[in-house]
Amino acid sequence: ALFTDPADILADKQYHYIVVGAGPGGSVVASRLSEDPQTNVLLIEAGPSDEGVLPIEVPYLAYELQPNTTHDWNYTTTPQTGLDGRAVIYSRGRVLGGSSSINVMAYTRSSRDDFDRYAAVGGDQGWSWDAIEPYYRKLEHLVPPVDHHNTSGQVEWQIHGTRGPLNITVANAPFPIDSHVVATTQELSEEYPYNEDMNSGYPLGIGWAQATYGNGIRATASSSYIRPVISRPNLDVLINTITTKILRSRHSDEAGVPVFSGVEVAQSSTSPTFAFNATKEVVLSAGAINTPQLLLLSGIGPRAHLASLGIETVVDLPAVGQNLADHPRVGNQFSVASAQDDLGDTIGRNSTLFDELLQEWEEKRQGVMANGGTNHIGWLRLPADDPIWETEEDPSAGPAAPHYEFLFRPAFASSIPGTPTPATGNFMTVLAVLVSPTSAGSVTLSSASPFAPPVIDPAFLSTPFDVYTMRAAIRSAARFVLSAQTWDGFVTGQGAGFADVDLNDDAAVDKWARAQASTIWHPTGTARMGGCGYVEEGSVVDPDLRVRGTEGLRVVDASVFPFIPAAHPQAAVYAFAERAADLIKSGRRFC
Ligand SMILES: Cc1cc2nc3c(=O)[nH]c(=O)nc-3n(C[C@H](O)[C@H](O)[C@H](O)COP(=O)(O)OP(=O)(O)OC[C@H]3O[C@@H](n4cnc5c(N)ncnc54)[C@H](O)[C@@H]3O)c2cc1C
Repeated sequence: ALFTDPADILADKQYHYIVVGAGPGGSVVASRLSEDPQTNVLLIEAGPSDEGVLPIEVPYLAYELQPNTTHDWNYTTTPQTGLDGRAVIYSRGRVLGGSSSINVMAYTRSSRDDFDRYAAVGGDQGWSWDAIEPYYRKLEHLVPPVDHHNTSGQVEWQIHGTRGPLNITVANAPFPIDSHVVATTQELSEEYPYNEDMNSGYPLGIGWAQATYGNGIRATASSSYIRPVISRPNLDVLINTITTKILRSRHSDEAGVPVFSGVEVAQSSTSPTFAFNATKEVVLSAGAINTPQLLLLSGIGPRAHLASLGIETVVDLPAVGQNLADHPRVGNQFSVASAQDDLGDTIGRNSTLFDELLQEWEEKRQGVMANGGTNHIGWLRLPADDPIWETEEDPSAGPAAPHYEFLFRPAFASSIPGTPTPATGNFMTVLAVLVSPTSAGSVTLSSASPFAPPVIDPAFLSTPFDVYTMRAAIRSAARFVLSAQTWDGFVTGQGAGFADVDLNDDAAVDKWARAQASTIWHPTGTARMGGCGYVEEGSVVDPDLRVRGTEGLRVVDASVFPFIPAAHPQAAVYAFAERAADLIKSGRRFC
């Protein structure tokens, strides 16, 4: 059942599991655990219901969901030294479905090497690509695009699941740039090879994007895992309610380890608090920003930081909130000769056209509104003989993993939220994203109040490798568009703010990167997984995702990745959560 007020839940209600946060991590766990009718589950979400919210349903309207909306936590980072002291708007979903309800829907599974490195770090082959790949098939429902075009050569159907809860599909509305992107992969095939399906474990190259929508409607952790099962008598979903603390039971276990067995919640800083009890476990799935915040508020984290805020240390775990990794992105614009080839700005500048397209979506669930904003994605590596390797070790997970990414947009797109589209001119954009960053940031508390925003420092572009690779990625984006003949006459040159950047001048490219970089919303690593004996090396959870030094407490969300996936991470979070649910059900103790 759905509850909007904790006062409506009977005070003596017994739960086996309490799951905090209804994003991909928490929704999968709550849904799978409640498959057993004997298991009572409470899922607590800070935000409201996602039901009936038009921009959540209409794929093309994804960019209306952030920043500064009621479905966003509306965070901001600390001033970033690597970005000339600029603070960055830092959106996180605050709604049923979590960030999957406000994200831009790219569905990318990561490389085989990413998962094999997780398995190596955890010492548990269960996190390897070969072991996780069946979970991808289990969670996916690959559906045909709504325009029924022939998808051969665009997606490998046989490597995907077709019966899982989460709809995914390939782009279902053609963009004017599509044929040129594909033609470039033929013309410059050595540097930019075509990849028929980037979700095979081998993502390198350029290919058609897959995304979390289907039949014209966005698919989220809520629409796929929670709403279809919300009538289960053993699943309670409590929305509009913030978990303020994880509660310790009065007794430690026989070995003196603190036992966590419940949560404290409140609807606002002025409303009454309530406590709920879990007889088996509390599962934290509040995401890579709020999970470490909750651990710290509950006395689990670096002792000195906790002491500075007057919080009693229950478990001294130095890595809580550390190792924040994220992917910085820079939008690089190009001028396009013809207005009709600038699809996004044509729609943005013509409200009649916008209304017609929305009506087409309302009537038929088809057309541009049934599509996301990106039809092609590229995953690329610095060359093997790049001079950077004389001074730097390769931070990627292995030869199948990329260092940087391209996202192609048929519009003016800025990486600085809120930047207005120029009043005149026609554009396309190649976003360059650094997906193998070595910068490591942190999430800490600003106050002992659970209602105060945490201090978020992703430390963007703070290492020589990151600055170098972002520079290489921006130059590569320009090479893709300006050196392939297919774009002759279509593109007239660098455009908008990017027009003034002298690509031959390292300092000029770096200046552009530092001025334009912002998050592509992929924070991970703040409660990272380590192997059985690795506490001293700075992990927070063990290979079962149990919080070290505690009983009854687990983390299942993007915080646990020991290294940031070199991909858009939602797919990996869904897959990790599917396996975590099996681990919880089995009661396994790996260490
Ligand atoms: C704007 C945006 C665009 C993105 N685009 C993509 C994309 O295209 N492709 C992709 O793969 N990934 C994308 N991502 C990232 C992806 O959505 C996340 O990696 C993924 O959702 C993480 O899942 P999670 O379960 O770890 O956390 P989240 O999805 O963030 O869910 C955490 C949930 O916990 C709730 N919560 C937090 N604190 C509390 C508390 N104290 N009490 C109760 N509830 C709480 C939150 O409100 C939220 O609902 C994007 C993210 C954003 C914000």
